[in-house]
Amino acid sequence: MHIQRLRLQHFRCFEFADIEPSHGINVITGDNASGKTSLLEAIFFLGRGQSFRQSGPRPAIRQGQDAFTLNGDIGVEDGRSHRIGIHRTRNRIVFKRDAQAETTRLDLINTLPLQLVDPNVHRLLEQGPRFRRHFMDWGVFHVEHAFFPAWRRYRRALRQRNRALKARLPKKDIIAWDAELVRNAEVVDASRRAYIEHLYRGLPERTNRLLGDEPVVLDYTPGWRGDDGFGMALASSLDQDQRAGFTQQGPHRADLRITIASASARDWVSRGQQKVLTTALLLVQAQLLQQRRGLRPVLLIDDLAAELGPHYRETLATEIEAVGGQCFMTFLEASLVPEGLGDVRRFHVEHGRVAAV
Ligand SMILES: Nc1ncnc2c1ncn2[C@@H]1O[C@H](COP(=O)(O)OP(=O)(O)OP(=O)(O)O)[C@@H](O)[C@H]1O
Repeated sequence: MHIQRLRLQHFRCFEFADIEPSHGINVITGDNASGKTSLLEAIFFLGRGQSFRQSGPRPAIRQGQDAFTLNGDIGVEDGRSHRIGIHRTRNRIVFKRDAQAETTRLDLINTLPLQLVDPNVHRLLEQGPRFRRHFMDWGVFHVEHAFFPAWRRYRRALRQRNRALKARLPKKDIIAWDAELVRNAEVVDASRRAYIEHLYRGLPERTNRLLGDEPVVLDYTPGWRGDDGFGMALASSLDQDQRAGFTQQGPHRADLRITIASASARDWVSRGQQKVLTTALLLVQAQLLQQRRGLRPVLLIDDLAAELGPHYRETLATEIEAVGGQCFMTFLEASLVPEGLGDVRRFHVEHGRVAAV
C-alpha cells in the first residue's frame, strides 16, 4: 500500500496541506513544534481511524475550527487504488472509502495498513502487556483471517460475563457465557501462536544484523494458567472472579515477553538498543505481511534520530530501506538524516505548512 496523495484541512496546526509522497522513503524535516508529528498523526488517523496521541475533547481539530478533513489516495499492490477520507467534528466522525455507502474504521484499517515507531516505542518492552498485545494483534489481525471475528465475539461474551460478575448474579448466569468464551478463545490463541511462529522465523536475521548474535526470544503466554485449557482455568477461578467482580484470566490477559539471551530486554538493553530492537520487530512484522498477504504496510517513524547515535541511525536506515515500501520519517534537522537512506523525497514543515524540498 502507498499513499499517492494526502490532503488535510484544519488538522492540528495545519490550515491546509496537499502532498504527493514518494512510494519509497519520505523524509520530513522541521523545527520543534513545526508540525512534523502532526503530519504523521494525520496519516496514522487515516489508516486507523483514531490518533496515537491524547486529544482531549477537541480531537485534533485546528483551534478555532469546527472540524477537520483528511483525504488520501491509496495505491494498492495489484494496481487498483482507493480514495479514503475522514471528517471529524467535535461529536461525530465519518469515514469514507470510494463511493461506499457506509464505511467503517475497519475498512480504513484494511485499506491502509500502517505501523508507527514513535519516541515512546520502548514502552513495548518496558511497560505492561497491553502494548505487547497491541503489537502482536496488529499483525495477527492482518495475517490470520480467523482472528478478528473470534476476538470480537470473545470480547462481547467477556463484557457480558463481567457484567454478570459485577452485578453479583448467581453462578449459573456467569458460567452461561463460558462456552462462548472458550470457543472463541481457542481461535484467538491458535491465531496468535501461528503468527508468532512466523514472526520468530524472520527475527534472527534482522536482529543479528542490528544487535549482534545474542538471540532474541519471544515468550508468548496465552492469558490463563495451567495446561488443562482455558475451560478448566475459567472453572477453577470462578470463586476468585466472583470476589474480584471481573474475569481474571483469558486471551485479554495474554502477553508476549521479549527477552535477549535469557535476560529481559528491558533490563539488558539501553534506550537506543530498545528502540532498535522494537523497530526491528516492526520491520519483521511488515515483512511478514508482505510475504503472507502481498501487502506492504506504510511505516511512520517519528524522530528516528532521537536516542540513536550515527551507527544505529545508519544501520537502522539500511534495514528500513531493505524492507522497502512507503515510509515517512521525521527529523529535527537535515544533518540527522542517515546517508544510507539513498534516494528519498524531502518535505519541510514550518509553522503548519508543508512543502516539498
Ligand atoms: N488543535 C490544534 N490547533 C492548532 N495547533 C495545534 C493543535 N494541536 C497542536 N497544535 C500545535 O501544533 C504544533 C505542532 O506540533 P507537533 O507536535 O506536530 O510538532 P513537531 O514538529 O512534531 O515538534 P517536535 O519536534 O518538538 O516534536 C504545536 O505548536 C502545537 O501546539
